[in-house]
Amino acid sequence: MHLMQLPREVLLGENLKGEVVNVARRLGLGERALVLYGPKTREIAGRDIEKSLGESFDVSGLVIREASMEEVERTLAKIRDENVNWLIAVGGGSIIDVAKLASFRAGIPFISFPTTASHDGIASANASIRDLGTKTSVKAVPPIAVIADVKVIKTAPYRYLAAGVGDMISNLTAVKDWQLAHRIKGEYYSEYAASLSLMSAKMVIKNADIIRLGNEESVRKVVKGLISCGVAMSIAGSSRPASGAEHLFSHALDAIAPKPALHGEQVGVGTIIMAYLHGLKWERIRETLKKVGAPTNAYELGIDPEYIIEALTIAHTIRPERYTILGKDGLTREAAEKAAKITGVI
Ligand SMILES: NC(=O)C1=CN([C@@H]2O[C@H](COP(=O)(O)OP(=O)(O)OC[C@H]3O[C@@H](n4cnc5c(N)ncnc54)[C@H](OP(=O)(O)O)[C@@H]3O)[C@@H](O)[C@H]2O)C=CC1
Ligand SMILES: O=C(CO)COP(=O)(O)O
Ligand SMILES: [Zn+2]
Repeated sequence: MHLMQLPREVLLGENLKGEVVNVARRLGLGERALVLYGPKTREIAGRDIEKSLGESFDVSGLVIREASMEEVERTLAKIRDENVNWLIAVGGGSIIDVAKLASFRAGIPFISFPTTASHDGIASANASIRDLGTKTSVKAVPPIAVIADVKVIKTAPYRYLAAGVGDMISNLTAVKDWQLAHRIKGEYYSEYAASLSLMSAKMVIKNADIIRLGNEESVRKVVKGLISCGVAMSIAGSSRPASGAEHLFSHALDAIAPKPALHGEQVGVGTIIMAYLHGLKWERIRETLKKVGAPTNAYELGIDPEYIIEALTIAHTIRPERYTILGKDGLTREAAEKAAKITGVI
């Protein structure tokens, strides 16, 4: 059996902090709510939401510092201690992922209230969580509702929007890797999920000039594309349509680089290299990233070229069960260096 779970409500608009109460009532969520936020997103929107919810619900808040299993456990303990009925995640990808997994483990619903358009985990059913040093992709639940407040998302520095473009353009190589795994390993492949995922990638290539403006229309376009990616992942039942070798490269960088860049920035650069390895038109990908002002090389990522090469050579070991263009043995150091040099990444 293939179970597809999707959000029941998606709100995209302005000034939606006060709408959380109405959504929760409409969906019949229980009396005890827990708001998860980061130190910054608490100030950006979390505190306001907590206050407005407080008028109708029994609410408490919890500051989450990273997407790790420890933070999931800490959230689960609070859910148990306070008999929490539902969660709301106010933040970037890390906060949403912690809510996603805690909600799944506790068997309670969660609302996704993104404060950035930097990643496609806003509406997806899988969580990327650091466990024992590396990022693992864990099956969880999608949010019961997504409330995307364009005004809040626009408070984030432009860099985050450009990162969202990187996370969407990565679908081009992710789908290629998925097709490869389907042909070589007989892995399940969903043409529908793949097409939906590619649609977001093509949308950013076509709309790079509009996105570059960083206005409300740009935010709306990017958010819609990111939500579609999440739906594609839910249809597939895994992150396959949106995560291939370029993501393994980014997860490797997160594990070894002293100061990693944003997820979407790293996967964008990874996409250039993996597109080259796939024999795709990698120049077009680089051009789109340049157009939207996203990093296209090690220098712009703020990461030493040595870590780029190392990440490329170890990427295939991150999730050996996820077959990609890197194959079972991965890239040799020479091949990694050559690919990174040809594509101008180092
Ligand atoms: N499950 C899935 O399908 C997916 C998961 N991911 C995961 O998402 C994570 C990346 O998410 P990303 O959003 O890039 O990074 P983070 O969630 O790690 O957030 C990065 C920083 O941005 C801050 N921030 C958030 N909103 C704003 C704002 N409006 N203005 C200013 N600063 C803000 C955060 O503040 P604060 O310190 O308050 O938190 C944090 O310090 C990775 O862990 C990645 O693996 C990515 C794609 C898909
Ligand atoms: O980031 C993702 C899709 O963009 C999903 O991440 P994983 O590589 O952790 O499955
Ligand atoms: Zn991603």
